[in-house]
Amino acid sequence: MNLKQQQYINGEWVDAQSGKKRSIINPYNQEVIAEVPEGDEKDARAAIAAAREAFDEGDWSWTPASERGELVTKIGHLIERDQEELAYLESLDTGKTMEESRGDMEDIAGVFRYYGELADKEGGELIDAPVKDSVSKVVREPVGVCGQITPWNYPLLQASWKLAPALAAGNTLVMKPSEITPLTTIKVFELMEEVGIPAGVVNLVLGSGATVGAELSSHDDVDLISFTGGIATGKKIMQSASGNVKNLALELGGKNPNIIFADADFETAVDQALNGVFFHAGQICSAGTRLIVDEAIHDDFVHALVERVKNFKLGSGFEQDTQMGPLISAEHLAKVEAYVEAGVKEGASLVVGGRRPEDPELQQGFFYLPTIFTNCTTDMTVVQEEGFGPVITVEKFRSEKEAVTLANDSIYGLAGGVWTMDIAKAERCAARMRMGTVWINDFNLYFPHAPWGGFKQSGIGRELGRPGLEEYTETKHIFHNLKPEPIHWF
Ligand SMILES: NC(=O)c1ccc[n+]([C@@H]2O[C@H](COP(=O)([O-])OP(=O)(O)OC[C@H]3O[C@@H](n4cnc5c(N)ncnc54)[C@H](O)[C@@H]3O)[C@@H](O)[C@H]2O)c1
Ligand SMILES: C[N+](C)(C)CC=O
Repeated sequence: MNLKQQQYINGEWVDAQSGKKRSIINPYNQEVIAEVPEGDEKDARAAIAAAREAFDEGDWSWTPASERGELVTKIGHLIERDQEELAYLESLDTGKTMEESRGDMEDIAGVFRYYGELADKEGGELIDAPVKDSVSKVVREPVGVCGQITPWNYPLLQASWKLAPALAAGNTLVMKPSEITPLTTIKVFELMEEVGIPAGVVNLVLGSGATVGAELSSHDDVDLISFTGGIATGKKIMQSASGNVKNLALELGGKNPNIIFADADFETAVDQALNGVFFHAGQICSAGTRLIVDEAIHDDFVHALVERVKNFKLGSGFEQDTQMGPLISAEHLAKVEAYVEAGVKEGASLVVGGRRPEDPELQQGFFYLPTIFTNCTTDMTVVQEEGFGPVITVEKFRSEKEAVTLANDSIYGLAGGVWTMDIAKAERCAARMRMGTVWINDFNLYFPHAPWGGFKQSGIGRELGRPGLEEYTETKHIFHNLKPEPIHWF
């Protein structure tokens, strides 16, 4: 493999100080695909010190935003140049199909281009102060040293949403990718070195959440922590970040409702409902795993879903006709199995799937069949908790009000969809759905220009769009009295 299997700290490629290594496993066949350093708190502290020095003593945050933007844009160009290699590494590491990985790489290049171009467009503003002979200006400055922690399901995509705006805004950073899927993140650090990001500005530490992640989220020299992952980890990070009152951005999970009205375009809604869940085997924060279907079409809709699901082709992400790859790990497969068992125990009707496939070719991988539950109610675990696997739950509704009430009955508020030909009804529902993103007659679409993030326990803050850059800035007001005089109060 043409990849530096090392950490990147202060402009140097290094092993873990302990010398320990971790094997990276292909989820399709459990083969070892790489051996990478298993960093720990010591490596994290070295990286934080490098990022601190680069921020406090270096030129990066004082470099004109247009120059920083050019470098960020160049990273995007190199991602385009190396798209095939990056997509290969992503599919090898996560099991997703090459088609999905190629799509991710196009999105990622677009994110770097977007923030590269935005870097010098947020120069601040003059305020018309209510004070004679004064200048009052609001400027945006980098936050400082950023800790960035990413999950395994979209390794490089989630990293790009953090790296590109942090750099464009003039911060320095330490990134920790998921310990099980570090390969494309390592590659992008090679690309950042190639474009000439100065030493110490970007640092990569590999290792577990309990060691490296915990150090990043608690260390006093880290000014901001940006985390994408599960709610339980997010809550821990929030607590550790309170020590020095870090800026905090949390992108957490979802159990996302997809409302299908009887007047929706039936074929399109069926097709996109399947895509909204089974893409990447349901391992997507915004997967539309909670279908809420109009009673009038419920039975036909479920029938159409089941007929399609039966023909899904599971297999290697490198085979042309594969539609769904494996789950990420044995541990995650066991979680999905337990989740489905809970659904059965709680009385949901299992209409398809609910087990591992029997195909001999799939026995070495962490595969699980696409699964559909009907007769679901809001009190069930499978309706309330994120399963992060290829599992749909279907609930029925009788009125618009009931559909929205069901959709909002959740601790999550990441994303949701509504399908109808009635424009006013669609807008009413979208306005009442308590989620960071609502799609009307679409699902799971995201792009760099529009903010992404969650209501309720799905998170704090936004990535992408202008808000995604603002996360990485502090706002400063500078007031200049042009005619200072004594006040004679004291
Ligand atoms: N909202 C979004 O945009 C979004 C996007 C992708 C994934 N997700 C969510 O991510 C979750 C799946 O990812 P996961 O299983 O990797 O999540 P996770 O919370 O287990 O791990 C995410 C990252 O946090 C690290 N970590 C674990 N414990 C830590 C600790 N105590 N301190 C600091 N860091 C720690 C892990 O090593 C990993 O790098 C799902 O819940 C999914 O919905 C959300
Ligand atoms: C944010 N997204 C949809 C790219 C990946 C969520 O897991």
